Amino acid sequence: MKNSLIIALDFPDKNDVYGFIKKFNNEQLFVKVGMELFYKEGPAMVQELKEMGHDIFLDLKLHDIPNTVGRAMRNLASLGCDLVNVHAAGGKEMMVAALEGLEAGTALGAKRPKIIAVTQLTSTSEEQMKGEQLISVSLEQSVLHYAKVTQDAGLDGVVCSSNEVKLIREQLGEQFLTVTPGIRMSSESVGDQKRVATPEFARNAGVSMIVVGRSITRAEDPVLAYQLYKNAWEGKVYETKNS
Ligand SMILES: O=C(O)c1cc(=O)[nH]c(=O)n1[C@@H]1O[C@H](COP(=O)(O)O)[C@@H](O)[C@H]1O
Repeated sequence: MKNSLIIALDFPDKNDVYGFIKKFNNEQLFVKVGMELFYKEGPAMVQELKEMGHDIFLDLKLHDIPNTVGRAMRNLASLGCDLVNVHAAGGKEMMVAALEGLEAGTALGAKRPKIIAVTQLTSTSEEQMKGEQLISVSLEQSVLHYAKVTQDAGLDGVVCSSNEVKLIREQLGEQFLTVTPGIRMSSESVGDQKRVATPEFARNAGVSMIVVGRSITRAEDPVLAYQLYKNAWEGKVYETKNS
């Protein structure tokens, strides 16, 4: 699982997903099923992708009272995905309930999916965080704080931007997973993302897994785009600028 490049399957429905996946000629991928696809196709989509041999990050970002999140996680555990997530802002008690629900829902002898918490979305800038969430510390400190609460709750890691990973590594150790979206080549437009980095910057920062969406799924040649990102992530080509 570590060192993976996760492709965000942000498509409207399964026809688009299968059209996309077909281009990869049976290559085993690590894919992310998010809200757009899951709300249309439901759990069957996850099971079908799993049967095709792909690893799955089910990104539903649960954020509710502990009882609700715990019971929802129990159901998600039965889908056989590899990675799930919650919002750290839901609090330690909610995250503990999520982990307990996941453990309770994992079939005997099966591997519990890894569970990570979103700290500050990569679409959030420090200015927005201070103005809208009334958090007065720096964005990096806020992410680190959420990461500490997440680790205290017993979760496996966090979602953050590549910019905060060095600090998280230093303070929370090498085993704690860091999953980073907001990945762009320096020549690309950032779109709605605010805290972005190149694959090479992510690798040098010690990121565990990167998430890449539109740069691959909307590329003219998605397989070529995937290969370019993968090569940069694995250090086979050089993209130096952190945009
Ligand atoms: O949890 C996530 O995956 C996530 C967290 C976050 O802070 N930022 C973020 O962009 N994501 C997801 O990562 C993907 C990024 O997509 P692109 O910006 O198209 O590469 C999207 O599917 C987002 O839902």
